[in-house]
Amino acid sequence: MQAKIISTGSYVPKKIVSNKDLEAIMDTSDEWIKTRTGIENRRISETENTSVLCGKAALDILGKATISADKVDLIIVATMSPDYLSPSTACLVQDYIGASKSMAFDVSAACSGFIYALSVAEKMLSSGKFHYALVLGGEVMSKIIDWDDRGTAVLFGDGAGGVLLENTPSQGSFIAEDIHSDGSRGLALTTGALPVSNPYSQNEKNPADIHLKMEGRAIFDFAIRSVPKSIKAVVETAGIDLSDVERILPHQANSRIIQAIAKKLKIPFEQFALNISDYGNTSAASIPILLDELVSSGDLVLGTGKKIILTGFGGGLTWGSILIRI
Ligand SMILES: O=C(O)C1CCN(c2ccc(-c3cc(CO)ccc3Cl)cn2)CC1
Repeated sequence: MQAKIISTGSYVPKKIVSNKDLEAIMDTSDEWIKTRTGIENRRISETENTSVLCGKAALDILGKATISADKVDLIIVATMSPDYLSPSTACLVQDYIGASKSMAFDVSAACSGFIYALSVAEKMLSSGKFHYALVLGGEVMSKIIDWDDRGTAVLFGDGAGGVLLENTPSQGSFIAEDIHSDGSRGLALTTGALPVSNPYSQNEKNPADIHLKMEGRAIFDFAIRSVPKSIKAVVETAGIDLSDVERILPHQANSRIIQAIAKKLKIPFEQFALNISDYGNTSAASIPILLDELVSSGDLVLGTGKKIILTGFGGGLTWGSILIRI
């Protein structure tokens, strides 16, 4: 029995905020944002929290697969912007879609979250104990960014996407993976700081702080150093060449990073899929939104067996690639 991707889906909030809109509320420019990041617009949630974005993406996925929610027995949500610390966003999604027979939990791996969640789901399905798994990446980054910090506020957007995996006797989707973390550099990108605080603690000086903080240059350089190695690792494990890979779907953090990765790998930039201009950096949601966009447009067709690489990188630090046949 092997896990196979049988459906994709996504959902983004309807409000579009352009770079020009941001010029009106902070000291930035369309020119700077576009040239330094590739971002032109982002979606911003006005009322829908992460569980609702994920729930609507899940309904999109299930609708396309014509599978009812009560058939789903595993829900994993990758997010760094949950509705609550508890209950998990996955449990809220279970309630939202009525997946009464499912177990549900969240994965916290920042912008590599969808990669981590896919890897975990595949292992759980191959145990034979689960048949249908919803694997979602969803974020409302707009609630955790510091809107007074133009260095980060212009980078992020909100959205959700995911896939439905089925445990099948036929050939599965998963060919190879290369997944890492380095906790020693974890403080280079933080959000939701919850320091010790109680009548007996000595922590008055550092209160809880929801805001995302990032050592941008350090993360940027880490990505350019680590991602090419991870992509190379999965093709080597599979015994194929990069030229055998139809498309590479990287986390949509920054278009200049993707250009640098293509250059390091000596492959055409066009082999990489890119939609950061429309959504900004949606963290764990970026890869599944991109995958669904490519499938929905017919650019990628499920069931063709074509090889693609999904690759995430970000807070943790975490990074990882999965080579799949779709
Ligand atoms: O001055 C410039 O050009 C700035 C330099 C800093 N930039 C950055 C830096 C880091 C990220 C980033 C963020 C995450 C978190 O999801 C994950 C992975 C990455 Cl590589 C995105 N942009 C923007 C342009």
